Amino acid sequence: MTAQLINGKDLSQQIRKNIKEKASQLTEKYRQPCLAVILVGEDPASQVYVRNKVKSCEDCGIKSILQRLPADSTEKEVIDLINALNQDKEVDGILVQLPLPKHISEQKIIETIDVAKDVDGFHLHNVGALSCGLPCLKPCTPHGVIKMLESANIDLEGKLALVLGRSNIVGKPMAQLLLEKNATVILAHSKTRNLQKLTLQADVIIAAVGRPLFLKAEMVKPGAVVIDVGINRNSEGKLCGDVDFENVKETAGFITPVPGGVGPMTITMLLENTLIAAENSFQKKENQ
Ligand SMILES: NC(=O)C1=CN([C@@H]2O[C@H](COP(=O)(O)OP(=O)(O)OC[C@H]3O[C@@H](n4cnc5c(N)ncnc54)[C@H](OP(=O)(O)O)[C@@H]3O)[C@@H](O)[C@H]2O)C=CC1
Ligand SMILES: Nc1nc(=O)c2c([nH]1)NC[C@@H]1CN(c3ccc(C(=O)N[C@@H](CCC(=O)O)C(=O)O)cc3)C=[N+]21
Repeated sequence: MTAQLINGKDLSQQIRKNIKEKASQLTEKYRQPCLAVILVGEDPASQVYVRNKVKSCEDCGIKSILQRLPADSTEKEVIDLINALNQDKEVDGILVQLPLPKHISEQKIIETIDVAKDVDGFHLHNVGALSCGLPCLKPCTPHGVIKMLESANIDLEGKLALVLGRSNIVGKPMAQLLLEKNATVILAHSKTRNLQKLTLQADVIIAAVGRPLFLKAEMVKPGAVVIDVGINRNSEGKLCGDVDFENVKETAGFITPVPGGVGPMTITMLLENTLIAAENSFQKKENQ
């Protein structure tokens, strides 16, 4: 193996120490910061993620409220619950676990969340603020990736960064954050032609496609930084990313594992956003 491993689990643990400290200070001075998580339906993967989020809150001294709704809930029932949480002065962050059942509009649900409590950073207002370089709650996964690059002292200025995948929750905001760091960004997707020609030029590749073994060693420039956002199950049911880790690690300069890479950092950034939302609300109250 030539690549240096960027360990998201270790970095998360370091950052969570500070989060725990901060949460305890806020609890002493004001009240315990609180995250509300809404889970609609019984999707097994979503249940695992949500349990993980609730447990991470507990470990860091952040209060969590888990609201479960049946899969056949109406859109209005979800909206009514969000409105109640928006009004609740003891709730700082609201996360609606995605995907939602098909009969519920994800966009409509996200726009119902109070911008100040949108700890996923998915609300149109936060998306717009991010693209204008204004202060906002940053989307957790791309923000976690930036923290991982910083932890490995990777300077992005002037580098060619290629993002594979253009979803609203990962690819697009990832491109935005890389641009903010003065990287030159290529945002590739399923209609991109000659993908290998592009990936071979990239100094940094962020894979967020949702396909096991998608990024192969022959697509990676020797020494490049490879960040694997993918969370998939392979044919044996084992958790894996989008990168052919075993072969790419021989070519890349840096690489992130799955599990133990971007996943834990996503949750850490969610905890951080909950503290930011709580602090903003305490500050607002003091200024009234
Ligand atoms: N680690 C973490 O914390 C998180 C991990 N994930 C994981 O990241 C992965 C991506 O998630 P998400 O962004 O939500 O996924 P989406 O399915 O929303 O988007 C996938 C993107 O990949 C592109 N794509 C698909 N096939 C190809 C191809 N053959 N060549 C090039 N591009 C392709 C699609 O292109 P097009 O737009 O043209 O269809 C699309 O833009 C998943 O594995 C998901 O589980 C997601 C969130 C958080
Ligand atoms: N509103 C919303 N916000 C999200 O942030 C969101 C979402 N919906 N829906 C689903 C995706 C996916 N996602 C993950 C977060 C952490 C891990 C994670 O911690 N993974 C561990 C392994 C966990 C396991 O063992 O399954 C790891 O990679 O090491 C994975 C996936 C957040 N998402």
